[in-house]
Amino acid sequence: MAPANTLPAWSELQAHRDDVAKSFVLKEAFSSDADRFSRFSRTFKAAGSADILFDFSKNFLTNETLDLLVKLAEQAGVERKRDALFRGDKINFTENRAVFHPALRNVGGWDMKVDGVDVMSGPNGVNSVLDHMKDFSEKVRSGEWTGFTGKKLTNIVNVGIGGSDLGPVMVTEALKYYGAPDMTLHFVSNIDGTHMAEALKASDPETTLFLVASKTFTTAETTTNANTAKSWFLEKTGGKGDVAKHFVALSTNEAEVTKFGIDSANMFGFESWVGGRYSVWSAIGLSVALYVGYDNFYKFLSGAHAMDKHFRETPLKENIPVLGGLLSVWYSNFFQAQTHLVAPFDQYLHRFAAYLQQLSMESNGKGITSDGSTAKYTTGAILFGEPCTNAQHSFFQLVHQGTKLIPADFILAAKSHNPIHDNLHQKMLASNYFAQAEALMVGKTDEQLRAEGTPEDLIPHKRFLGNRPTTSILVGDVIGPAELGALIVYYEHLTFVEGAIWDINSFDQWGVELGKVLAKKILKELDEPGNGEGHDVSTGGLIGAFKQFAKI
Ligand SMILES: O=P(O)(O)OC[C@H]1O[C@@](O)(CO)[C@@H](O)[C@@H]1O
Repeated sequence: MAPANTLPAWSELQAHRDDVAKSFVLKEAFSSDADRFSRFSRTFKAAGSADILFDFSKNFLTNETLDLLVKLAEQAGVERKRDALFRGDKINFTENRAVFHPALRNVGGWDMKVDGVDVMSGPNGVNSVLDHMKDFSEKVRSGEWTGFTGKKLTNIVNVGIGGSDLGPVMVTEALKYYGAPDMTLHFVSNIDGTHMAEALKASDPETTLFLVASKTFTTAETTTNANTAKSWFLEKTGGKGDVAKHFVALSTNEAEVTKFGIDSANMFGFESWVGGRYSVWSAIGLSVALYVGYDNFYKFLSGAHAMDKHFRETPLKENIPVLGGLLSVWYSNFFQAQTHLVAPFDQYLHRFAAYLQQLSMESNGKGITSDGSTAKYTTGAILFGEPCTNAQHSFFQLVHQGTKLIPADFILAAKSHNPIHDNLHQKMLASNYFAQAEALMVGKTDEQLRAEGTPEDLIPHKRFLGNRPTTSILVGDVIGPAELGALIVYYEHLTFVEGAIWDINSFDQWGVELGKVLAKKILKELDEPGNGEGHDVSTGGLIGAFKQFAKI
């Protein structure tokens, strides 16, 4: 595939950008085009999910921009690459793997094969694992599956990191409203002993179920944390605790699971074509099914599948994830935006940006194109975010009056799960959602400031230049399992579109390896005599100081 900047549409967009950048003013675009909102909005509709309105109209978009961006997608082969993903081709070409997470939520009965083998059926197929998850989660929730002393397991400790943590955390938080009232969840990911210590402090071994979540089952943090948990459990139960009743594994690696001491009957498997950051739909999502119940987990999968269907079948210009991805490229490569802000106006989504950070930056934080050459253009943006309205009292100063262009996505559910105080809170939340996007667009002029009596010397400081783009996502009801599934998959496929245009491999993650290897080497040094010899003087000096301070 030709590098993106060699495609004809890229040069046309460059020329177009110069025009847009010189003269395009968002608020003027609205005053001159009464249809702008309808022209640049798209509504996602699917059975079993509320409508989701995606308002792209407050972006630097003209009809010509949209046409040229769609042309870029065509020339970059976005549709061809998308079809390859859904066909099970080995598009993760550095690991020679398919990228088949849509199969995990294939509730629509699509024919999905890898190497000619149906991945849905068979003893280790997707549907068999889902049946196992259903059976197990229902037994735990009903008390049929108990601990070694016969007590119901109501304290769940998920031990995993990265995609084996961020998805389960984000989804169980987002769907807390549906969570079992008698169930407590702990997510232990960090190797920092504090993480496990705090969880164990709050746990009773008789009522605790440990989920050891690790695709590879070789991740140092997770295997160490899991072994610590197992030692704690056996010690606390005087060796009487039955590991088989209190530990299950979520992994692709049966050999390592068995070596750890978990029976394969208590393993929920998945395949290597599931990327960690794309795995919450798999066995990794067991904590979700345990917490909100399998029926809600299935709805979550269904909403995700509906967005897959939209992405797979919708023409580019109407294709919502495609439009989101094209806007990312437009701002990154033609306006030099370095970041992407995702601010949900929803407290249940308080870990949504953290989840998207791995999805986006572990996928597209790459600088090498498919032919092995160095990309001649910028690729993955720095995704960040916090829920609003908190973010407004944290970093929105920079978003409004800083020197950086920060494309922002705002998300709101039209209805709250908690319409307290006669729904006053939801109305205030919504008013901020609308106001922030409007303020970023219209700004505040010197004339307006003067009319308010602002002293001349303060005017420059109180001026809002405005003309800052946002995408507003409005869910037509509460955000339930199906709507959450669809929202996540919107960002999964937006990320896919970015990578397809940049011609990078969005599905490997070699960048996480070097640090792991060096840490393993230094770990040994901490137990050996010496003060960091063999390192640069900074690393060596730090190791020496650490040993001194820690009296190692
Ligand atoms: O699930 P596991 O195999 O323990 O990997 C955990 C995480 O580690 C990585 O950094 C890969 O090493 C992420 O891609 C992954 O989600």
